[in-house]
Amino acid sequence: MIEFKNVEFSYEKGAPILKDINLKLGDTSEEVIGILGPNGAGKSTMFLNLVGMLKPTKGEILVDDQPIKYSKRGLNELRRKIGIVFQNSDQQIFYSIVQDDITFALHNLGVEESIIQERLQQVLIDLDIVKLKDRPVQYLSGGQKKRVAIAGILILNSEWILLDEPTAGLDPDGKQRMVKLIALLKSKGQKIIVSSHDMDFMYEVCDHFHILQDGQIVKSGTKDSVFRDEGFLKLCKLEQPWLVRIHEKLGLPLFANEQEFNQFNNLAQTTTEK
Ligand SMILES: Nc1ncnc2c1ncn2[C@@H]1O[C@H](COP(=O)(O)OP(=O)(O)OP(=O)(O)O)[C@@H](O)[C@H]1O
Repeated sequence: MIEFKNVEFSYEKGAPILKDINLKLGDTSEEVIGILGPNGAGKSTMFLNLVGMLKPTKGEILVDDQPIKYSKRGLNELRRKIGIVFQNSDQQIFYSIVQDDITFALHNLGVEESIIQERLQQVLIDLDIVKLKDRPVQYLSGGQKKRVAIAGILILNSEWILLDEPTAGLDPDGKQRMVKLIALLKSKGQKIIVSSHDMDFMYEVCDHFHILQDGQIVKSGTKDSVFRDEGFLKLCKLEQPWLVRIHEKLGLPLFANEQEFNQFNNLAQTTTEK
């Protein structure tokens, strides 16, 4: 469980970017958590505070009931629990060959080579980058680099993964791959927090949401409570997902997932047949 307690953060004195954030993340019903917010709302700043790269100017962040410790040892422990994939993949790719880059952190930790190779094979398959294994990173496309960056975090087997704007710069195929990847990770029990203002994508992949507006959490909840109020979303400089707009237009309930839709559809068919 992650808890933000009265967290404030300022880059410059007297100009807080995060303002009194109180949040609990990781209830059992929350598998993929979405942080929604327009450009500049403070999403990346929040993530950087969560992984200890920035320290709250007020308040504290607790992980499994323990306040984050900012000593070298404390941060190493935190890194084992929470991994972050940055918006810009170049920020976290350091080695020139794909497999070297993915495995370097495990090599640094002194993990046994057979375990490294086993985990490497798994992430290469999960990310669909088996064929890229020996390729130089500099010749990869943006979408391929993104998958390599994610592989380098996934291989660490951390309990939480933070994905900061994971669809930024991706084409429709890249976005669809990201949707499938998140579904795969979710099915494996990976805890994920995603930040984005790509509302259609977030609607598809997340099941619990927090809206961050101008450094404050202004709304939290499930699809039904967060996406229905178009006026409120507009005030937050966010768009209603197109699927929600269609539902509203047709007067249909908002289905949280395919399973709920199928149940509704079966019921409707049974009623028509009668
Ligand atoms: N290193 C920094 N120094 C000073 N101000 C910063 C720094 N990094 C970010 N900011 C400011 O903090 C505010 C929040 O930025 P942040 O990147 O956290 O927002 P975001 O919601 O992630 O936006 P985006 O969707 O554009 O990535 C912005 O006004 C930004 O200009």
